[in-house]
Amino acid sequence: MGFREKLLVCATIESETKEEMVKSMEIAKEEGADLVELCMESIPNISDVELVLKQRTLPAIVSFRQNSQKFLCKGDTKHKCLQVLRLAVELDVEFVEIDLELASNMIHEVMQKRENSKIIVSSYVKCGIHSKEKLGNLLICLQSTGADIVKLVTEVAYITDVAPVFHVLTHSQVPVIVRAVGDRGLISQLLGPKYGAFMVSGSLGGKSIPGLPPLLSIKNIYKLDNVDVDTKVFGVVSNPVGHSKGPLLHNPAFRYCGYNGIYVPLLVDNIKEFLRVYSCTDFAGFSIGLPHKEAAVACCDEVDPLAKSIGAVNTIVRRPADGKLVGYNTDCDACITAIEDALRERQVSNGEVPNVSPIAGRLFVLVGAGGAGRALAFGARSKGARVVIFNRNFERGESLARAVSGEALPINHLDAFCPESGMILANCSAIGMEPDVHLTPVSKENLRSYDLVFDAVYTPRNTRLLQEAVEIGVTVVSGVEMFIRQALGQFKLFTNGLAPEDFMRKVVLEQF
Ligand SMILES: O=C1C[C@@](O)(C(=O)O)C[C@@H](O)[C@@H]1O
Repeated sequence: MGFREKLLVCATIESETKEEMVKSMEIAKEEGADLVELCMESIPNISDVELVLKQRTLPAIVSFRQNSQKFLCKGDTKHKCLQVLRLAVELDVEFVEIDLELASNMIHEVMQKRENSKIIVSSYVKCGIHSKEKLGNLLICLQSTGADIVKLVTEVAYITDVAPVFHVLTHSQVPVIVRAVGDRGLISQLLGPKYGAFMVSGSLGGKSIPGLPPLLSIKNIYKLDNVDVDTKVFGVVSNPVGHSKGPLLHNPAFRYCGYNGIYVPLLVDNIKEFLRVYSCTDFAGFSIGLPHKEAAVACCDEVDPLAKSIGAVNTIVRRPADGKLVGYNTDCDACITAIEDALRERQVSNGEVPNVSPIAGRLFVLVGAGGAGRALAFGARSKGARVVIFNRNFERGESLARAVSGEALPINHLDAFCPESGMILANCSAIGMEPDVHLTPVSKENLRSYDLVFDAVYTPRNTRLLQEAVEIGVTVVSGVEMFIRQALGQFKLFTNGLAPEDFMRKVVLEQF
């Protein structure tokens, strides 16, 4: 059911002192919140609660949660909860939230006494398997209290546990607020508006609360007010996923093209299970990140021949005609063309005539044999390079080397490896990625035997490896260039051909 005219964006405020809470309200206002949820369980005394409520500058939900870690004694909790809720009603606060388990006996009293306050009756569901029937029954129980609004807060162990929450959201007869707690629950807020949520919650500025998107990204990146029932869902399936810049790039690109889509981070533990649960046509396409690129191959109904030979899929599209999942690999083309373009540019500036592929015949030194490494190995081989692979797990490196008629060598031989000049170095391992930015796979001096250095790591943008290569005059290709190109390839597949390249490049330069 739809209860929304304009989506309400609520800033959840969990502060320990009244001063902090008042300050947070100011920040919430600056960041564009429509209202604030003031979680009062951590404010020590009732006079402070009163002060905060009187000083509020935005409409507020007053809540008091029993599951907070901070409680010592259940008796005290209940007493204080009742005091806070009574006070909120007396002060005519816009929304007063009553926890069904903690204060069910208060609901009647509060309903009687309230003047303008809207009453939210909420329930907190601990981790476990929540079927849609179980959550549905709980919703009916919450509705039967006569609440103006009901609220379900569920702990989730896996992203697939959020699916029944969407079901409840779609089928509720009264306005419902949902929140799946924890990192894996983030999509309950980001996709809530698609399923009819009239309100979503976010966290403030620097304060991250697991499962809540920052307010600023709700407003500026996802623009959730534009999300509706027809919005197609895309996302990056990865673990970890927080580092991905995909949402920063794909969401503005959808808007630029007038395409009704949203692109969200999907923290997935088991890709097969994820695709089984989110199998409706509205989940239209995915970028596949670490560590799922190889497992993704077996999850697709069809796999493009290049991705099949690489053994890694980084893009899945649900074919609109028949709903089948089709897998592709846009990493390979992205990095090989980026390397070729950089080498050609270098040759042109050296006055040389560009040949078919400037990679042909060269020794291509690859670090890492994961999904991205495999893409590069096959790509380089197909362009006529000789591939040498260094991987921490030697057997894995060896098996990739066999597949591309190359050679695998122990990782501790990498630094001093220098059989010839004019080589290409490609780092496809996580060496140098945040937070280990001080690491590099090959020392500065030994980079001199390379004509080009490529680093798939894009956080940070300028890795130590790239910095040192530039310092000694070696041509570099950054992970950002590969990121743009693979994302462009994905965007074309997601949208059946749209490719706003200049715009996407501009976004990357501005935002990264
Ligand atoms: O390697 C990457 C990066 C990525 O995982 C991301 O973090 O956005 C998305 C993948 O599709 C791509 O192949």
